Amino acid sequence: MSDNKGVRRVNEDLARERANCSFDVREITFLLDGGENNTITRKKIEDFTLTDELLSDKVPDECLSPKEKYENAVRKSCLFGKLVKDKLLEFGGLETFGPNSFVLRRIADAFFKEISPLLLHLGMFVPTILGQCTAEQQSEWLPRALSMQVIGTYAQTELGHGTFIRGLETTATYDPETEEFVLHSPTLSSFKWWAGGLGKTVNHCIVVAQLHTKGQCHGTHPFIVQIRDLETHQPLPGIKVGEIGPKLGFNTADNGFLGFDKYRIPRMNMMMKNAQILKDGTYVKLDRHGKMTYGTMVFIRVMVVNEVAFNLAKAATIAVRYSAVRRQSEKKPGEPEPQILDYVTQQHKLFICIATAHALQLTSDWLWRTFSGVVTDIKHGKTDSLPEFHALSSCLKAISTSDAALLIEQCRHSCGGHGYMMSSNLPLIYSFVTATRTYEGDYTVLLLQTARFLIKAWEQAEAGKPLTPTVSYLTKYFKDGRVPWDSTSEGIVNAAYGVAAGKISACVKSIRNRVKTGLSYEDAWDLTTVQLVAAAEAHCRAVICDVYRSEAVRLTEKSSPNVRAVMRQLTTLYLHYWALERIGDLLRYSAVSEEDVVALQQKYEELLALIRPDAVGLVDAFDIRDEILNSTLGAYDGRVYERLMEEALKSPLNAEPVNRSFHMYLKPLMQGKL
Ligand SMILES: CCCCC/C=C\C/C=C\C/C=C\C/C=C\C/C=C/C=C/C(=O)SCCNC(=O)CCNC(=O)[C@H](O)C(C)(C)COP(=O)(O)OP(=O)(O)OC[C@H]1O[C@@H](n2cnc3c(N)ncnc32)[C@H](O)[C@@H]1OP(=O)(O)O
Ligand SMILES: Cc1cc2nc3c(=O)[nH]c(=O)nc-3n(C[C@H](O)[C@H](O)[C@H](O)COP(=O)(O)OP(=O)(O)OC[C@H]3O[C@@H](n4cnc5c(N)ncnc54)[C@H](O)[C@@H]3O)c2cc1C
Repeated sequence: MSDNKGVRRVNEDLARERANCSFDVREITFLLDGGENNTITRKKIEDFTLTDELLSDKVPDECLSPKEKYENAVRKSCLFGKLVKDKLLEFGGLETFGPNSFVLRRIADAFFKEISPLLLHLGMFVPTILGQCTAEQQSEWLPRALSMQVIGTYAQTELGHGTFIRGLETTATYDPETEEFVLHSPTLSSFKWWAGGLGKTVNHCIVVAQLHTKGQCHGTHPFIVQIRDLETHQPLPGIKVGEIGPKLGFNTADNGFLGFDKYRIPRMNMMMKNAQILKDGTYVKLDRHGKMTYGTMVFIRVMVVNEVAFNLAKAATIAVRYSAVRRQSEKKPGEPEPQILDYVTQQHKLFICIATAHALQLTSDWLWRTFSGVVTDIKHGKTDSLPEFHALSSCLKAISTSDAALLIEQCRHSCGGHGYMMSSNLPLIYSFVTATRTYEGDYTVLLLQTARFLIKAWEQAEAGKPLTPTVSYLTKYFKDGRVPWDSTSEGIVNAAYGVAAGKISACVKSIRNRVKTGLSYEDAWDLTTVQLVAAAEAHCRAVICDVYRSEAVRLTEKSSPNVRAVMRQLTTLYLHYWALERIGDLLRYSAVSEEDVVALQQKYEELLALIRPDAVGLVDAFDIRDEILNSTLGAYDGRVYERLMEEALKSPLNAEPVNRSFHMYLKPLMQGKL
């Protein structure tokens, strides 16, 4: 596949797809990056970071032992950290952690096929210092953390409790005599469990513990705790720390356990922005809202939406390019084998992945802007927007992670056997994304948090009180009766809100009927939770549909007609896909007729055909470099079979023609001498 100058040629099918694409790919890249200037900056950063030879592993990571994998990940993390420190800060100092942090995140994937043991340091330790420390504490910890003298993680979850934070058992008891806190793990179930980087890498961590002072418990609070010696890296006396062992994914993240035996830390190591302990042990609460110490979790939930959108874009790029290269079976006897992308069922599997990646990215951008507004409000002492934002970020985190994980697995299915190869990168992308459904708040638990807010909002609507923006639709659909059906995009979004309102109303009725039978409110709630999760899902789906549709229209106002057309096709496809997926709900809560359902299906199939010629262009527009995709099936040039063979030959088992186990076991077995 090389021409006579040694330049590798692009697979002919892929080249033809690109030639036939109806739009200028760069235009959509600019839209997704938030403008041409952002694309230029991203590409500049990628160009000077991704040329490094440290990117090429002679032996694929997945062929290494767990210990070697970890060591390689630490090596690369340090080189990556140095790169960030030395070079990337030129792109705006601390700002690098602002606008360009998504670029950093993308580049990190070229360094680590799995996870960096330092992810939690940059992803949670530093943000928690920013969010939970006083200015004075920040000036002490931030420079040390950013220069990587102090390397930290976030240790909240324990063996016995992850979801129920109020049930955490680790204690931090204040001793006014020495002005110290005494950290203690009273039981096995109180051992910290899961924190990334804790096992072997970090020397500090943020520990969430029950604060006791003057004989009273004041609930969970965060503390900065040094756990290892800065010179020798040995665990300090009173600290029991280790790694938790192999997992479905995250295998280079050295997730760890941690226990304390009456371990002492200075008073000022309590993160004191939201609550303080005075020298004499007096507790001073500064958080008027009450849940401000949960701030880091909210921040990460916001980040995760973008994270899974990007990972879905990677999986879609791999699967669509592969489907343009792969030929299989025949449509009519004797005809040449078609590209598998020409099977309508394949289009059904894949185009929703492209549309969902767009939907989640645009929703994530919108969520980030909303979050910035909430942060500004909090800075001015206003916390009124927090309940709505908690409800919104909880459901968007739950639905985006769940959708992305399912669709990434669908991408793997769509690549047949080769999708099962580690070298396709689809298994690693999946194992990473499926964890996002659990960490930072389990799917069901977070949807039930949203449901709590929705039920309250419904009661407010009943009482004629004003509603906050994301639930204002409840006023419109408050009266019983089916939502009128209209098959335009706007009509489908309205129907989605109508379904959500109908489901919330049904939950309210169920809870009230159960209470009427003599049950407590808590028991009635508990018996209704299946419906409550479905109602929160419907609410979230309506929000995503609404934001995706309106943001896509807004973003493409000045686009070329062809870009506008293909972006419109994708949003319409997304809306039709979900209308058909939730057709039972629409039949129950809207005036959709059987003929409308037939028309929805027909339109959906027409959209698949319309998008087909642009499919490769659409994934090219994600503009994910080969070093970041890390995939034999998804590389830009489409040399799928060559890459599969090249990677197979790197397997350590191929280093010698005969493995010693032949002489040790197989031969004796064959000769009846075992
Ligand atoms: C190499 C580096 C590259 C560069 C990297 C740069 C950047 C990368 C950044 C990000 C990358 C993205 C991802 C990677 C990051 C990390 C990876 C992995 C790590 C994972 C870490 C973790 O998982 S940390 C542990 C997280 N744990 C949880 O999420 C626990 C979930 N549980 C809870 O949140 C709560 O316990 C609860 C919400 C379920 C219930 O809380 P509880 O106190 O019991 O409350 P109640 O149910 O009683 O409710 C009381 C009221 O409080 C309201 N409320 C609850 N939470 C909040 C909140 N957060 N904000 C506001 N309000 C809240 C609740 O609604 C109730 O209100 P009402 O009474 O009015 O109804
Ligand atoms: C890869 C990975 C990395 C992680 N990294 C970190 C880290 O760095 N730091 C850290 O502190 N933690 C970390 N965690 C822990 C993570 O935050 C928790 O696992 C997560 O919050 C879920 O809590 P849990 O494990 O206690 O699950 P559980 O709460 O025990 O959930 C088990 C089941 O019970 C259900 N359930 C629980 N409560 C309720 C309820 N009230 N109503 C209905 N159903 C319920 C859940 O839906 C789920 O089906 C990590 C986890 C993973 C998988």
